[in-house]
Amino acid sequence: MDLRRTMLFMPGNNPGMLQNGGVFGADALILDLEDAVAPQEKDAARLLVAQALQTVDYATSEKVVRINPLDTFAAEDIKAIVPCRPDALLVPKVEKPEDIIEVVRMAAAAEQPGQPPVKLIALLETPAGIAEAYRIAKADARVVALAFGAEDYTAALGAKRTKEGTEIFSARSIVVNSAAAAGIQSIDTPFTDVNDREGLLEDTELAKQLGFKGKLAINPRQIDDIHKVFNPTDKDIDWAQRVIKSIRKAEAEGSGVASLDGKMVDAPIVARAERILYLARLLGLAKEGV
Ligand SMILES: CC(C)(COP(=O)(O)OP(=O)(O)OC[C@H]1O[C@@H](n2cnc3c(N)ncnc32)[C@H](O)[C@@H]1OP(=O)(O)O)[C@@H](O)C(=O)NCCC(=O)NCCSC(=O)C[C@@](O)(CC(=O)O)C(=O)O
Ligand SMILES: [Mg+2]
Repeated sequence: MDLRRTMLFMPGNNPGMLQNGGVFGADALILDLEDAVAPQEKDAARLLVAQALQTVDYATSEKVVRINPLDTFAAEDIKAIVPCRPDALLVPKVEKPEDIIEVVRMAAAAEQPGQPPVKLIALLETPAGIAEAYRIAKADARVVALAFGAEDYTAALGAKRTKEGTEIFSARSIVVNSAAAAGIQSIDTPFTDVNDREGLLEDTELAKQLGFKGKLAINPRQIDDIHKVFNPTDKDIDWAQRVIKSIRKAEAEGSGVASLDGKMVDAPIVARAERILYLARLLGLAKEGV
């Protein structure tokens, strides 16, 4: 499984930001050709992003390019960008499975012989996209995650955007549930006030609580705080280890249910503990014996 706790947007027309992306430690970097780039700069940004993909060392970060929507410059973007071997494309304003199928067709045509298939992440940010979330998630095996964009979504709804996010609660839940049902990841909307650290932590906690596996970011200062929320704590790891020990003991005694600190431990609790330990191992946080 690829870690996507953080996916940092970098405007595709900003050479300085594109150049420095490798030093931030984000799990993924999104080189943006869509909303961060003004219409008159689209051609120049496409060239810059293609060059960055081929020349900049992005260390261990996944290289993702946000293309433009299908009804604008997606075809030009895919043709120029896919041969430069991004790991994935972030496809904005996806509204139906056919949108994904169309991107797959164009991406496959642009791939060079021997090139691994480019993955797709569908950005759901319209009411139609949310209504079709599960079918979009299942549209093609290249789709590895659903991401949620709250600013475009609430603008389309005509809803008032609030810090608490009441207006996006059901859409967030639909995205998480649809992705989980399709066996792929869900990535939450960015927190747009880069100076409100406390707000970012609260919003990320809420996203994690809802089941998101990561969060879009717009500024490098947001990365460590988002990682902190998604990383298992020492307390989580200790609990998970004790869960596994207790269930192993119960199983040895012929039972599928154990008790830990007065609470029942059964299959779903064990699955949660295993996920924590898996993440801890992946992040190098596991203690000896994990
Ligand atoms: C927010 C702000 C202006 C703050 O500026 P500030 O100047 O206060 O930042 P500072 O922290 O002071 O910068 C300190 C140093 O970090 C460098 N630095 C900053 N940001 C960096 C970065 N991202 N990548 C690399 N480097 C970076 C900077 O160059 C400086 O470097 P240096 O000069 O060398 O010291 C800036 O971050 C920024 O532009 N972010 C990207 C915004 C963007 O991409 N938006 C579009 C994508 S979202 C979207 O589309 C979502 C959605 O789809 C979803 C929906 O629908 O809801 C939609 O539609 O909304
Ligand atoms: Mg958007």
